[in-house]
Amino acid sequence: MNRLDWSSSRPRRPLHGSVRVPGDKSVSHRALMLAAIADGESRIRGFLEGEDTRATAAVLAQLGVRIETPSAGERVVHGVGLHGLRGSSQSLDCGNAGTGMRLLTGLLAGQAFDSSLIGDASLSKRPMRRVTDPLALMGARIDTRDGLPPLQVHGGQPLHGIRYELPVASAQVKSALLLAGLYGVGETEIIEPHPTRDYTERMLAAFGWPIAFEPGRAKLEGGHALRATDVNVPADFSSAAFFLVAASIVPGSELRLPAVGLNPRRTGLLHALRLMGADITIEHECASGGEPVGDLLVRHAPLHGVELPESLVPDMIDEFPALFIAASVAGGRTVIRGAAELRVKESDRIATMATGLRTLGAAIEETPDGAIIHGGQLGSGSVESHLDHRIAMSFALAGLVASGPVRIDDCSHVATSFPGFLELANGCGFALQSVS
Ligand SMILES: O=C(O)C1=C[C@@H](OP(=O)(O)O)[C@@H](O)[C@H](O)C1
Ligand SMILES: C=C(OP(=O)(O)O)C(=O)O
Repeated sequence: MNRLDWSSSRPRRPLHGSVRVPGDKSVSHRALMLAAIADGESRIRGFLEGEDTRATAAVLAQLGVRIETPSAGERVVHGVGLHGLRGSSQSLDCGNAGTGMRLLTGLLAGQAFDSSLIGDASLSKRPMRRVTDPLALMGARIDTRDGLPPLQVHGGQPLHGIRYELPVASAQVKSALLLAGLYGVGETEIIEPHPTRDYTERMLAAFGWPIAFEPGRAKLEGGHALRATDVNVPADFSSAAFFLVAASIVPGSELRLPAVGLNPRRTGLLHALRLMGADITIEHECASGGEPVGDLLVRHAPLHGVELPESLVPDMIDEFPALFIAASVAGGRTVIRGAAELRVKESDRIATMATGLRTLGAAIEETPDGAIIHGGQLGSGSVESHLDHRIAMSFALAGLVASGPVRIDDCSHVATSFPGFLELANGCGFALQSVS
């Protein structure tokens, strides 16, 4: 990837218009994986053309799955059936994607062949024992580099179901275990400390696999088959989140975000922003492909600090970098607790946001599991993205209200989850430029 810095400045006018954000990353990864091991042909519409999801498609192609691209945002997957994947002598490169690597590890643990999973510099620092330990309890054999990628998955291990209480709320770990459970003898039951996004459960049911689930709990048995099915991917709430914050903080703004996925396990930021005084309404809410979807209408409103309820944390886990920006320009103090997971994302998101915001003159105290942010005026400065897409896009928001331009180093990783962010942002009024 070529290095690409951004400079974000105050817009000349309020933000206005309709912003159609790309497809959901979590749903796109899962749709590819389930379609790959289903019997028959599945069509995925609204597929996220991001680096992360394309990496997953490339891995599945390497494992013998034919995937066609009839048009951008569309994939036709020729499923090979539950036992039809073929091993690859080459490493499987998951790029920057924690979701890709962790879910594929669960899927590959049940195969007859060995696999080696690798990732980029950021993914190579992310903890993998959270999946390899419980997978070992199911009978899998996986070697790590001291708990980090690369992962060597030894195939041909008979798996059996387990009852497992997750120590951390993680949809990735839950999903990895459910995917391994498809290949296990007997029942796999997962219990979560707090409910997390349930796309794997909903999609397994849509592909015809018997599964019982409710918030915080999922149970299935091995030995069934997946039937190909078409998947409509909703727009990604996590991508819409940047525009929810942007319009909230720029005076006079009004943005519409059509057909955004509103799975309740994803919309924590909506509640957090409303608690802070934001003006966000949902229109045309309906169900699409088994998921709630609606238009979000957001208008500028003065924000004030809050003590963020810890119960919202898992439902907005990827939205904290954007929330940090909202809090740093809100009136008063915002307290975030119970969000230690932020330290093991694409970067340590508590540290990278705190460091960047301090560079811009904000008063922010880091705590082990969150931060205390004192709202005020942001200034000009140069901040580091740490090759983390969400950090880069969040500091683009800071530039909207800072007293001078905010320069953000190396934003090429934005394409992992949000290709076209710069163009869409400028289309509704941002003043965001590529600089080198
Ligand atoms: O399952 C998923 O698709 C995801 C789960 C979350 O990670 P954790 O499971 O680590 O919380 C989230 O941060 C990630 O962006 C996507
Ligand atoms: C944490 C994220 O993704 P992943 O874990 O898939 O890398 C994210 O998109 O913010």
